[in-house]
Amino acid sequence: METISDKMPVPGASSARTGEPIVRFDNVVKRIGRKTIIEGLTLDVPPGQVFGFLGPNGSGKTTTIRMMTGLMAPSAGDILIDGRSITRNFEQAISQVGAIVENPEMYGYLSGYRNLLQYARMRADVPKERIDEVVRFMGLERRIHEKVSTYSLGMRQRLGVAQAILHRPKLLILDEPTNGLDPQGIRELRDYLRELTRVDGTTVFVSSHLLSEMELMCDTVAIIQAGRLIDVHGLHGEADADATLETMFDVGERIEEALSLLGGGEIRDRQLVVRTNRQGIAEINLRFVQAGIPVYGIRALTRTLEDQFLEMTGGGPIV
Ligand SMILES: Nc1ncnc2c1ncn2[C@@H]1O[C@H](COP(=O)(O)OP(=O)(O)OP(=O)(O)O)[C@@H](O)[C@H]1O
Repeated sequence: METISDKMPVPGASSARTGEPIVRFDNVVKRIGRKTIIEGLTLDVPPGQVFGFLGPNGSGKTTTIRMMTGLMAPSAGDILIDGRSITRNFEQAISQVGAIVENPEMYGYLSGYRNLLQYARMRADVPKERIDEVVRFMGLERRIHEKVSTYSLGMRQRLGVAQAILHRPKLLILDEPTNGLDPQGIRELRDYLRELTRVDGTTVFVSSHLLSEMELMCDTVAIIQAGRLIDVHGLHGEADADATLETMFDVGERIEEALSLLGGGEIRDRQLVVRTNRQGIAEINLRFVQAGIPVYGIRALTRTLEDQFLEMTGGGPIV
């Protein structure tokens, strides 16, 4: 599948400057027993973005993230993080990763600050000043010396992110981070993650089964279903200029003539339907006009992210 990584404008970090993907999935397969859970995942994640990994429950998101964080080995293929192979060069690859995979492990009887301190001690290269910096960055100053057991879920989640970014990873991986959060908590998390990409050039890889959330949170969304990549979708317009769309041309009575002029397309509801991209729409229109065929209307049938997601979830409700 073609990815859109090289079309994305990217700020910040070193791989952002070189335009190299921060994560490259190279034909990744995961089998457990006789079951194939991930089937040949090939995907580039551009640096400096919030990148969404969207799929219904059971589609393989957590399994993929477990492989990205070394909790599971791929059965075949490889994952490169900042150019380093997770299978051949694990230590170097993982040094660029911060992650919250299941619920963030925190000690409820300690303050948020003691939790961060405890974690920082396990990593030789985190100075105390960095703790203060992430606490400020994640908006936790006011309550950081209170026990974590008194925190809301949203605050715990932010403390989890603070912990995961202590060592300044280039890639932050979050598995369904908004689960259980109220709308305000979701919004705050979204804002902090956005800020993280902007200020530090960090790439945020975030999984979810909620389309509406992904649309608000992400620059790009990869859609996965039953272990297969279905599509990669840029959410800020410019990446879609090359997308092929079904386009309807209303040429009135001269529809047969228009069809033979193009030598392609089909007639549906007395309209000429052609699969083409943006540029193609302009060119076809020009050909009709030059041939003296009046064009009464043009309508591109955009297949939205929601259409695709509805298709893959069998038309079921999306939240
Ligand atoms: N250890 C395992 N043994 C057997 N099957 C597994 C194992 N782990 C996951 N699976 C199966 O692999 C599929 C993908 O699971 P995974 O947890 O990665 O999906 P997911 O997209 O994260 O879904 P959810 O949001 O429900 O966690 C599911 O069908 C699951 O039952």
